[in-house]
Amino acid sequence: MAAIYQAVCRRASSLICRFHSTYVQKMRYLNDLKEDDSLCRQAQTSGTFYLFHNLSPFLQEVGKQYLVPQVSAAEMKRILEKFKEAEQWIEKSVLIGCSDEHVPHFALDLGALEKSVIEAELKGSFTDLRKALFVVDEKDSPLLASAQSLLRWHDSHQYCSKTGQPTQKNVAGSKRVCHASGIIYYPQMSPVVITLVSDGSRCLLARQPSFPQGMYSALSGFCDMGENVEETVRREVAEEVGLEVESFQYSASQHWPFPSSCLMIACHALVREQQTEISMNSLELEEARWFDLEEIVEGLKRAPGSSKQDDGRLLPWFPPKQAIAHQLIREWVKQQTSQLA
Ligand SMILES: NC(=O)c1ccc[n+]([C@@H]2O[C@H](COP(=O)([O-])OP(=O)(O)OC[C@H]3O[C@@H](n4cnc5c(N)ncnc54)[C@H](O)[C@@H]3O)[C@@H](O)[C@H]2O)c1
Ligand SMILES: [Mg+2]
Repeated sequence: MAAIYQAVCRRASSLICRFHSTYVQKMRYLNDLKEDDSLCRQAQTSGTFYLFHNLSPFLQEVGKQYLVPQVSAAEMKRILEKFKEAEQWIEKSVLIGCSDEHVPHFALDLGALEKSVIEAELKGSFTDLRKALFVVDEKDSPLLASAQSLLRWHDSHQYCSKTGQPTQKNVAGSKRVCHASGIIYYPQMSPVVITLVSDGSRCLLARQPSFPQGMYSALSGFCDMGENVEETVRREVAEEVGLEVESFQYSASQHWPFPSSCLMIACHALVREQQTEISMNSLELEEARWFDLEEIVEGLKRAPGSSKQDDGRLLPWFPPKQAIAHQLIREWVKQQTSQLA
């Protein structure tokens, strides 16, 4: 009876969908897959799979390009048959999206299986995400980042933090349930504010000790419990460089997978021209200073770690375009140059 009801509902929703855009239909389909375990299990048999090994995505190097292959369900089955308990592996996959034609995409971490066997079968290699994000096509980076974050979340939420009992994932991997307590766990992201501070004609960039040599970025900080974005911007700027934000403007946001899933909320902030003396918090930063427009424009032209100064130190360079810090810096340059024009 339940199956007939579900079939009728699906038919009704597909009729309604004829009047919706491709995007709306896709989102409705993905939501159905998250809510309906049997529909999602069926989708796994016709979907495509992005593979990971201990959270490193599988890439293929073709000429100078790095491709992110989608492995078909049939190919997946063939590879898994080389190992024991093939069926159980597919169960571990998580839904990460679908094509316009509703071919579902899954991510699957094969961390416990022999890496070299899979690499040889599929002619590629599992590559650290910190490298992978910056060498693949721009459209693939967000997908790899969110897939890895979801896999990481499942890996670290195997047990209920209240009862200590194992949690079970739903088929799509959009939640985990502790059947002992009834608690449902949903994948989490930590909100982080990233702020490009300006005094009107200069912008402030800083270095954390962990940054690669020569790289400077905008100020960043995790939101504290209960804070809104504006409060985090004001607190982080005060904490890290001792300045008071006078006004701020939201720019854009980005999911960032390091160290684990963050929602980066990017803002421009203005401090008073008369109050620009930096008092750096040396527990968090190793350097913070003002950059003028010319220095920023020159820095944007440099490849990471490419040019040395006379004293042997690297000339400043900025995060690559995949990082939202880059976008903030470019926006600031645009705004400054339009003011000068
Ligand atoms: N995509 C980008 O352009 C970009 C640029 C800069 C920073 N980031 C990311 O922003 C994140 C936060 O920046 P930050 O390091 O300056 O933050 P931060 O200034 O808040 O300092 C980090 C410290 O905050 C504490 N903390 C508080 N809540 C935390 C949480 N939920 N998770 C982990 N630590 C927490 C820890 O003690 C940690 O050492 C970094 O992980 C970094 O990868 C991204
Ligand atoms: Mg910080």
